[in-house]
Amino acid sequence: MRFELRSVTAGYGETVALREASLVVPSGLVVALLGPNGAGKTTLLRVASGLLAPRSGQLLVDDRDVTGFSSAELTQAGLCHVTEGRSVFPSLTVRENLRMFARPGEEREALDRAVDAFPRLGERLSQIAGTMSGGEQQMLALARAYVSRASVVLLDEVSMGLAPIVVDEIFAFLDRLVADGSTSLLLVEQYVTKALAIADHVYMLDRGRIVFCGEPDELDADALASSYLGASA
Ligand SMILES: Nc1ncnc2c1ncn2[C@@H]1O[C@H](COP(=O)(O)OP(=O)(O)OP(=O)(O)O)[C@@H](O)[C@H]1O
Repeated sequence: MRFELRSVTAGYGETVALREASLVVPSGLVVALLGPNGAGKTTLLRVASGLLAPRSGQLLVDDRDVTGFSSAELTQAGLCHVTEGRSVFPSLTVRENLRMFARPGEEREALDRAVDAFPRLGERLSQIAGTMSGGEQQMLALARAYVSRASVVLLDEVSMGLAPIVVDEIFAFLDRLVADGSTSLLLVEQYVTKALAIADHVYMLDRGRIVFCGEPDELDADALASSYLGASA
């Protein structure tokens, strides 16, 4: 599934956080979205998943205009948005969460697939999700993208605040998620080097505008470093 934002402007009250931003997530590819703090990365993902209505511009799924679709309708169309906020049902068990994420009739298979991708979840199927560690909850949130067979997965800083070993597990999972070519990713990530290593295309946002679009090896290392002063790679 090809996903596109075309000349999108969006914001909050007086604040314009995104200005005529255009971005394409081609079918089966990984797109990294970079930019300094406050550049508008989260805003772009919120518009992409229907959480924030654009003031102008269009959202397209396989060239079909889906502007104005609710987040539920975009989920139905194949989008899955995973945020740093660990989007799981905290009072349900891991097993119940996975069943909720599965497509109807695929509950059993969904459980097996999730456990295969994240063995740690398999050890905790009966645990209440809200009592798991941050890393485990994030794995469960990511498993949602996998078991729901989403076509486009939007990932907002999913490795934020996690231990390095968990971050490695998450990146190994992302490799797996895109391996068969049926899923594409739009990735906002503080681990820029890791993100660029799996990205096919990269966009850079600065103060709400797309200032670079190309392949990772075309990125000017100095520009990258100066826009990410202090960020860990
Ligand atoms: N709910 C809100 N109300 C008002 N302004 C907001 C809101 N959310 C974000 N903004 C503003 O919109 C701009 C873009 O914010 P956004 O969170 O999209 O940036 P970001 O690139 O994701 O930043 P970071 O890397 O720090 O997470 C910022 O100036 C921010 O202060």
